[in-house]
Parts: sequence; structure tokens; C-alpha cells
Amino acid sequence: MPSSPPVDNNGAAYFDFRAADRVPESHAWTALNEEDSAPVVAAAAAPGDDAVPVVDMRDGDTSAVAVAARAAEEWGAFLLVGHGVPDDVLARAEEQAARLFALPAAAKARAARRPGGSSTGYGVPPYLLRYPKRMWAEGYTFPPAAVRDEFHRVWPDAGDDYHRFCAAMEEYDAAMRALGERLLAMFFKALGLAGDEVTGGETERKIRDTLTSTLHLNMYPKCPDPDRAIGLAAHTDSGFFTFILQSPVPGLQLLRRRPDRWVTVPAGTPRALIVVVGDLFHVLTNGRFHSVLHRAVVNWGSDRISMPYFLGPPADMKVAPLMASGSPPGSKAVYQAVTWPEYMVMREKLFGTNVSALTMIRVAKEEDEET
Ligand SMILES: C=C1C[C@]23C[C@@]1(O)CC[C@H]2[C@@]12CCC[C@@](C)(C(=O)O1)[C@H]2[C@@H]3C(=O)O
Ligand SMILES: O=C(O)CCC(=O)C(=O)O
Ligand SMILES: [Fe+2]
Repeated sequence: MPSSPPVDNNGAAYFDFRAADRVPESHAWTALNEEDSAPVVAAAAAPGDDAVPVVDMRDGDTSAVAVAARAAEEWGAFLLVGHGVPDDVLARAEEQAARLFALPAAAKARAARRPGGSSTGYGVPPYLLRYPKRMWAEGYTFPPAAVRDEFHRVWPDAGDDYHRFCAAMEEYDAAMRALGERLLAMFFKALGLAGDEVTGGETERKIRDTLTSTLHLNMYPKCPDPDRAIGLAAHTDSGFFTFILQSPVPGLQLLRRRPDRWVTVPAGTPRALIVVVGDLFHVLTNGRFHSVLHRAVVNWGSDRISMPYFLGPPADMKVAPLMASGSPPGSKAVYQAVTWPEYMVMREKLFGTNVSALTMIRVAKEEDEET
């Protein structure tokens, strides 16, 4: 692995992507990209097996639940359509994210992450600083409930731009949270844990009522040499699940195993959201749902914006496998209980390696493991 030092220590330094006519050494992933020999399967040419599953929430409960469960088991991700989130809510959120990234560097820098690995603000998320190279992306992380406080830093005058931005993020938040609760109910149904069954019903309610959300806005500027750069390196999301609103420019890729290959998620389905299963849902389902490695590539001709909305447990909730009523008799919990912050600490140590942090909390073998 190349060992160039990180560009900065807290992610606050501003790199002017617009002015870059080449990819500097600090952002050059050439050697790392070469280590990853998995081919890329183009979305348009994807044959049956490599077509990203589509879940249509209008398809009646039973059918949508079954398709979502199979996709979460086999892919750890799917495209979600028929979700009922109004087009204009998604369009306003995207438009406002684009406006944020188009602001002058000084305005964005006012909202920089605070030194010491602050989890909110403008700049590189602290875990990504573990990689030896920087990514071709700008990012902004914030809990949506705090949008008005956070963005005062960007717009200290609290004028119309500030209000328009906050209102758009608040309506995106409300819609995504409501959708998250509906999807959680579908997942619980699929796991045989929903409804009137006493313990399952209570667990579902507790998880639903305490879901915490984080918004991370990504902007991947067009890149003079896309093969030498990466927008977001391969990772799994750590929480329960993530909704990603992506612009019509493709870039998100999912790793499919045996043989390894990167499948590009099509970006052409208007208003489709991508659902990505995270590590803590992998734990909760005892490995039945699969947290998927994914990454974002960049391209030469267009900027790309994505707006992942992360849902997970509150910081003090221990997440442990829920043994479904339908689990085979004698099945054992494969993972030990862990809180989200505990898991993040373990995972940080492994970031940038090919080892999943799930191995650190695994206490037994998963059913489909080969050895
Ligand atoms: C809720 C969160 C998920 C995230 C860590 C965070 O606290 C906020 C940023 C998220 C993000 C976005 C880019 C990729 C990622 C792995 C990262 O380093 O920061 C994810 C984190 C995650 O899913 O663990
Ligand atoms: O940009 C994308 O499509 C993916 C973003 C993502 O995976 C993340 O922010 O965790
Ligand atoms: Fe992700």
C-alpha cells in the first residue's frame, strides 16, 4: 500500500476540485485501484443475475415484503420505487444540496468539521481519514434535527437561502423517517417478527420509536482522470439501513461475490431510492440480511450528488441478533451485542483494510460460511 500521509488531520482543509486540472498524488488511488481486480459490470449490460433488484412498494404488502427480503438477503441493497415520497420533496432537497456545494469555499469552510474528528460539518468524515489517500468528493454530515443550528455557520445572516435550505432538508428528513418506519415494518414482517406476536411487536416498536437519523450530503465533482481517483472507497454502512437519493449520474457500485464483481446501480429510474443494508441490521438479523460493500466512482463529464440518509439505533441501545420465531430450532446467535458507538470504535481500527469489523463481534459461524 502506498504510504503518503493524509492531506490534513481533521478533514477541514479545503481542496479546490474545480481548479484541479489533474489528480494530485494526495488523491491518486492508482495503486489501490489496481489491487482491486474485481471487474465492473455496466448497468445497461447487466444480465439477469446482475440486475439490481427493484422493490415496488405499490405491489401489495405480501409481494413487496418478499421481494425486499430476498434482495436484502442476496444483495444487501435494492432500488425502491413506489415509495410515495413526493417528487417535489426529493427535487427540492437535491436542488438545495447542489446550491450548498456551489457556495464559495469560504462559506463552506465556515462550517468545517471541528478538529479532533467531529462527526458533523463540512469535510471528510473522520473514518475516511484512515485511508492513505483522499477521495474525490466533498461532504457534509449533520443530524437533520439540528439543521438550523448547523447551517447558521454557513449562512450567519439566516436569510432566505438559509431558510430555503433548512426547509428542504426538514421535509426530506420527515419523508425519509416515515419511509424508514414503513420499511422497518416490512423487514420485521419478512423476518417473522412483526405484528401481534408479543415480543416481536415490542422490539419493532422500540426500534422504530428510537431510530436515529443522520444526513450526509456527497458531491463528487467531475474529475479530469476518473480512473486515478475514487469518490468514496469501498465500505459497508454501519447502521441499520440507508436510503440514498442519487442524481441521474451513475456512480454507486455494489460488490457481488463469487465471482467478485462491481455492479453499477442504474441511475436512470426517476425518483428511485437505493436502500443499503448496514452492519447493525446484519447483526440484528443474525446475518440473514447482508450488509453490502459499496463504493462510488467518479466520472469525467459531470458532477454527481448523492444524499444518503442513515438510520440506526440510539447510541445506548445494545444491538443483538433477534432470533425470529421461524429460526430453525437450535439456531445460535452469531454476533455478540454491541452499541453503535462501540461498533464504530472497533470498525475504525479496520477501516482501509479488507477485513469486515463484523468479524470482531462474531461468536459463531454464519450458516452460509464455507469454512
Ligand atoms: C451515521 C453515520 C454513518 C457514517 C458515519 C456517520 O456518523 C456519518 C457519516 C456516515 C459515513 C458517510 C460516508 C461513508 C461512511 C462509512 C463514513 O465514513 O461516514 C459512512 C458512515 C457509516 O455508515 O458508518
Ligand atoms: O454516493 C453514493 O451513491 C453512495 C454514498 C455512500 O455510500 C455513503 O455516503 O455511505
Ligand atoms: Fe455507504
